Amino acid sequence: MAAPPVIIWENEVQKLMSYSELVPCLEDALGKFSRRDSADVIQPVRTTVVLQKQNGFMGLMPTYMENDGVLCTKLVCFYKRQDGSTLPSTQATVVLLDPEYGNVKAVLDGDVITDARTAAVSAISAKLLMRPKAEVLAILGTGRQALSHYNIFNEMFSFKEVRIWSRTLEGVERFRQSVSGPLTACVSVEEAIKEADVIVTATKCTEPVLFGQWVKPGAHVVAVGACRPDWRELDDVLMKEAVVYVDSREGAMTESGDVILSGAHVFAELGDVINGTKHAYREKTTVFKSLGMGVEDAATANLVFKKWQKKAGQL
Ligand SMILES: NC(=O)C1=CN([C@@H]2O[C@H](COP(=O)(O)OP(=O)(O)OC[C@H]3O[C@@H](n4cnc5c(N)ncnc54)[C@H](O)[C@@H]3O)[C@@H](O)[C@H]2O)C=CC1
Ligand SMILES: O=C(O)C1=NCCCC1
Repeated sequence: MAAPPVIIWENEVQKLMSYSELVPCLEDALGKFSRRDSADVIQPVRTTVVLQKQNGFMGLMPTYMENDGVLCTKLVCFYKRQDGSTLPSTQATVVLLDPEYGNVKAVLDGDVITDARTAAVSAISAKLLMRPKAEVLAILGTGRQALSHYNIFNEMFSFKEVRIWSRTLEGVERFRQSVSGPLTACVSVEEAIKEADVIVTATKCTEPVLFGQWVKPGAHVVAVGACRPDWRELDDVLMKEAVVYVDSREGAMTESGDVILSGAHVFAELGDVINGTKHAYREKTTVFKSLGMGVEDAATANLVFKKWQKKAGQL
């Protein structure tokens, strides 16, 4: 009889997580994913169930990394909330299993993992695709993803200016109070992204918020929101003029409204660039369309669980 699963919740996951360990761990996972070797990674495209009544979705994200002995699935619900709603817009739980026995070893809070791994993968895209002398970072949105992106981008890079834009003044104020570093609040998207070298879109919008005509040539855009086939954050001009990178080709062709509806060509996966099989066009305008992958959650949860085991004297 297998031991019952351990539960590792929000505060503990936060304590065990460090970006300096997470970034190389995710670079390794992205590279393995793009090699498409089933002994490295099996990760089907996310299965999504529509929650009609609640105006949301439940995503199931299973992954098996045979060579690493990691079997995992994330369950994530995400919603289109009304303005002013106090309910969470995303809720996730990560389950780690023993591939031999099939029992659940650990259940981890998935919100911290989702925030951290999404921002870390975005930072990897910037490391690979932004101009070497990038000075201005603009973040659109002031929610959870905006915050984790602010934190890791400031930890990994030295931007001279970080700008933030939100639809509401309250959003900007709340954001300002939750960070300690530099911040310029902007009243419009156009003002925020003018001459910006790196732009992160982390909004819940379903129509384009970022327009190619405003984007500085050579900028790197990290598009984190719009994870449904009929949702957009970026307009057709930007999608068609930029060199487009994604986390998963299959995922992008199934879930990304920005890719599907614009008809833009997907040049490469981030893992292809890591593996050296596709070029990083730093000098051109680039878009990294992030949708989130199970392998990112599996690698992150495994990292956290190993640290938990070490701390508990089990390793
Ligand atoms: N690519 C990935 O791996 C992941 C993507 N996401 C997606 O990232 C996006 C942001 O997620 P969170 O920060 O967790 O959400 P959140 O609810 O914490 O923040 C959402 C932000 O979007 C803004 N917003 C809402 N509607 C808008 C509109 N019509 N125009 C402009 N701004 C608007 C809100 O004011 C807020 O600042 C969501 O679309 C979410 O589904 C979330 C997790 C992982
Ligand atoms: O990868 C994830 O986790 C998510 N992706 C898109 C929407 C919410 C969660």
